[in-house]
Amino acid sequence: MLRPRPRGTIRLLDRLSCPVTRPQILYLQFRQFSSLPTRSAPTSSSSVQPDSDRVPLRKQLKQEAKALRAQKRQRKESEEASREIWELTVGVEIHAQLDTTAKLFSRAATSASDLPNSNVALFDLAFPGSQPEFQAATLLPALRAAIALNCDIQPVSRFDRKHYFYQDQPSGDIANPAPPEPFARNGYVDLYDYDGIAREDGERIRVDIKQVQLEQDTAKSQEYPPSSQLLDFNRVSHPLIEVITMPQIHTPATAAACVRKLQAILQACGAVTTGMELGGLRADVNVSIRRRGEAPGNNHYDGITGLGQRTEIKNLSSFKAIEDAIIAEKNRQIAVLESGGVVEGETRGWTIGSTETRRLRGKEGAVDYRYMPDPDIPPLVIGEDLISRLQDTLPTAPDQLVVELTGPEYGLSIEDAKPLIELDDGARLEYYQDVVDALHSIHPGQDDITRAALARMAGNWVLHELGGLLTKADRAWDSEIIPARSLADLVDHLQRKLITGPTAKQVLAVVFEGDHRPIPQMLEEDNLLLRPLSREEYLALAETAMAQNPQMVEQIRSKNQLGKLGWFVGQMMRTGEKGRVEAPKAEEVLRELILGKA
Ligand SMILES: Nc1ncnc2c1ncn2[C@@H]1O[C@H](COP(=O)(O)OP(=O)(O)OP(=O)(O)O)[C@@H](O)[C@H]1O
Ligand SMILES: [Mg+2]
Ligand SMILES: [Mg+2]
Repeated sequence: MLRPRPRGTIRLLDRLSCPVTRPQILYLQFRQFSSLPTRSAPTSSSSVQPDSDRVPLRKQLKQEAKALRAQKRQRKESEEASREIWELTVGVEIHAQLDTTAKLFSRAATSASDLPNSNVALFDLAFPGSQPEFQAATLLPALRAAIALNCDIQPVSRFDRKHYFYQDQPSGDIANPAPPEPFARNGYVDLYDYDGIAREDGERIRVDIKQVQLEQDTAKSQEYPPSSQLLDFNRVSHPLIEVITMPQIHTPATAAACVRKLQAILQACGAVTTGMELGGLRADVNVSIRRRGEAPGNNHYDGITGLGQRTEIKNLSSFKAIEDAIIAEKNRQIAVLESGGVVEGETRGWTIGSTETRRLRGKEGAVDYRYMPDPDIPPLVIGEDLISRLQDTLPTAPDQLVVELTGPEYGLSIEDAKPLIELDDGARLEYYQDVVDALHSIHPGQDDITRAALARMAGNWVLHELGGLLTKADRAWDSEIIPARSLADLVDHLQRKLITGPTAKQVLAVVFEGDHRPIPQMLEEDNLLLRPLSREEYLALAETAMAQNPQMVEQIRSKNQLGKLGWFVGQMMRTGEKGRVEAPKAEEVLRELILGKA
């Protein structure tokens, strides 16, 4: 049984030992945009904003198929990469919005509101005298993420204040942690063939995760010509996690696969709200190159030495953008080095559809931020019992889902299993599980082979037949459109050959349009059930089959070779009206005609 992801927030707050002794923060309900002067300054790395690069849900299925097809191309790319003079190295950082209704440091809610500046506390605006008040509830999705990413959870960690003041982050930037005290570190993510990695030997690639840290999001800003900016502070202090991988990725396709996998894991464990398509997750990629077979580069990162100089491309919002930006940046660095130049450490940007990255600014060193332990937030103490409780209740991880869905119980192909897991934020998988459960409840005690056959058929109908109707109607996923029980009834009738495939499709379309009669009733009322063949029809079919191979009829008669009856049964099923010939009845009639007994 696949364990569903949790709905809502698990309430374990009493188990958190993070004393909150701060004075209560007052809410501010000012409903106007505040207008502040514009300054051309860096956008925060943690800013997660929707943009035009969003992919409509209905396109996801197509994209999944495309991604799997791209595997072949990627393998070729990997073979080529290993022959190249220049070796590429990539490390990624992702920022993801946590699935929680609490802000990180104030009591305002995070719920999306159309009304600008309606979820804002005094601290979110850094009002003099207001203080941060850590909301322990935000820790739960963050911990789920860290556990799902195989991290060690630190029993004690601290929040550090980064000195960075900008209008979209009035209280500066507080994060857990600045080194050396992250709440989670030393994790890893495994990438398999089916994740779309580029590796010739088909082995998995393990990318280590340096750490997971908690951060706060920034305000939404919007240009207000000619010289102003509008700010909506609802998003300030919305909790984010930053996941930092080690520089262990060596092809653009693997980098995209890594972010895709991180997103799948974070969504599956219920840590984040939405994926890249809806702006809930962004990636920064760090890119360097070094010449193969020559003295290693001078750069190092967390114990990995000999690296080339990295540049960082910020705020990528699609898997394609990740791949394209890395390719462009790699080519740029090669051109710089081959013309005798030096790659500079800098932050660069990427625009969808462009072929070049562009310089945004030089890289600020860590020292610039003047990190210091935040004096207003006590150390975070995470109890063992909380970690083990979260470990025990973590939903099934995507890799485990792949193993189960492609295993004997469900028998799905990897091409079907992958999109079922990833589509619609897990809702499609939950629905599929409901359909399978309903199928099993219709006929309890079925043998394993029938159960797997039903599960496989259900996969096809949930993904392709229902998916096709959604695409055609341009509708987003909704588990209510076709009740799971109705789809189960359809699949069951089809499997028992009580209706034909075309009839099943026709009925699905009718239910999709809103006819909610129970399926058995609809099939009866609309006269769609296959009428069982009469004895005369069976006899006629048997005689036709026997006339095709009189020698075999003779062999069965004279040598009692009953095994050969199967051939005639097959013939009858092929020539009989679609799906109406039942094998046991066909054999009964054949025995009667050939051997003179039933
Ligand atoms: N030489 C290199 N080549 C490629 N990637 C590198 C290299 N050195 C470090 N990286 C990657 O760069 C990233 C550094 O992230 P980290 O958050 O530690 O620092 P940062 O980018 O300076 O901080 P931030 O962007 O969050 O302000 C990691 O993913 C790491 O793997
Ligand atoms: Mg970082
Ligand atoms: Mg960075």
